[in-house]
Amino acid sequence: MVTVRAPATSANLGSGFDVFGVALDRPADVVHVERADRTTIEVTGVGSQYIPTDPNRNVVGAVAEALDAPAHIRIDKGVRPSSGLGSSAASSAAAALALNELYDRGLSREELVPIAAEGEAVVSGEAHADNVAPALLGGFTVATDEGVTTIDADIPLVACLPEIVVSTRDARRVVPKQASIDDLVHTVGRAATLSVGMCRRDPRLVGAGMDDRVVTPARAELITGYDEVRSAALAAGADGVTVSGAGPSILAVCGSNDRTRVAAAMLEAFDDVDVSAQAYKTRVGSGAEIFEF
Ligand SMILES: Nc1ncnc2c1ncn2[C@@H]1O[C@H](COP(=O)(O)OP(=O)(O)OP(=O)(O)O)[C@@H](O)[C@H]1O
Ligand SMILES: N[C@@H](CCO)C(=O)O
Repeated sequence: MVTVRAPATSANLGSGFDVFGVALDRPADVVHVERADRTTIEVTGVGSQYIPTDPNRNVVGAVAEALDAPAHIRIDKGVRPSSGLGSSAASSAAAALALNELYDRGLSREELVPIAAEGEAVVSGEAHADNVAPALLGGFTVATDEGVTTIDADIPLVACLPEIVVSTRDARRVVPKQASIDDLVHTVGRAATLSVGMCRRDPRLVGAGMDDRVVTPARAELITGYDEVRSAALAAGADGVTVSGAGPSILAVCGSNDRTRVAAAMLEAFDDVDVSAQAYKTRVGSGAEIFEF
């Protein structure tokens, strides 16, 4: 048996739609795999009642097929599904690394990124890699059709997860099909600022670089209380706030000592609009770990 822990991730970071991602140091999924003649799946943990065990509908089934590695796969969910925290990607990345080890396929983590992305295609219709790349490689990742670039960033974060469900498939439908040249210039400037901030480990630059006029405003409409929570986090000292992945989680970047205050302000603002929520005080973390053979 091989066991792998793969972390939650936050994709987009505002200005980097379908490109940027970060690994979070918590929460995480744990996946156990054992060789079998055909793939079977068992799911326990957070939100497991909403996750199919049919290999054609669970992301890990697609990963096992892509690696030609049938197995009994047991997933212990720590990342709630449809959270905007890369729940499906955590399972996909963990399964890819575990099955690669179990069957001794010898693929590098970089080579496993497109394989894990096959799992994402099962849930959202597209094999985007912006969650699976950081889940496998850790740090801040830039995923393009040329491959993935990684920066070992260390930035404090708060991820606030409300009890609202937003599926990635639905959230992709509201993304505008076109943007103006002014918005393009704005986005390039912010994305470049964010990347420099990650390299310098500077939360203020990262926060300034999160601002996005194109995708985030459309996605924010799907999250009850988004404007109130964002304003509360900024007032409590956050350097930047945006939708995490496809939502409904909201991600704030701040100084290490501000995380408790920012988390409390975000929870209170959700509470004011009658939405229950939980907050993870986290930071940019490592990629998936194999911790048992
Ligand atoms: N192993 C799995 N883990 C989580 N969700 C899964 C898994 N397999 C299939 N799914 C399905 O995928 C959907 C959740 O994926 P979705 O991409 O919407 O959420 P997410 O991964 O939390 O979001 P995001 O990619 O925005 O961070 C749910 O419908 C769930 O049933
Ligand atoms: N980039 C993806 C991440 C969610 O899987 C999106 O925002 O739709």
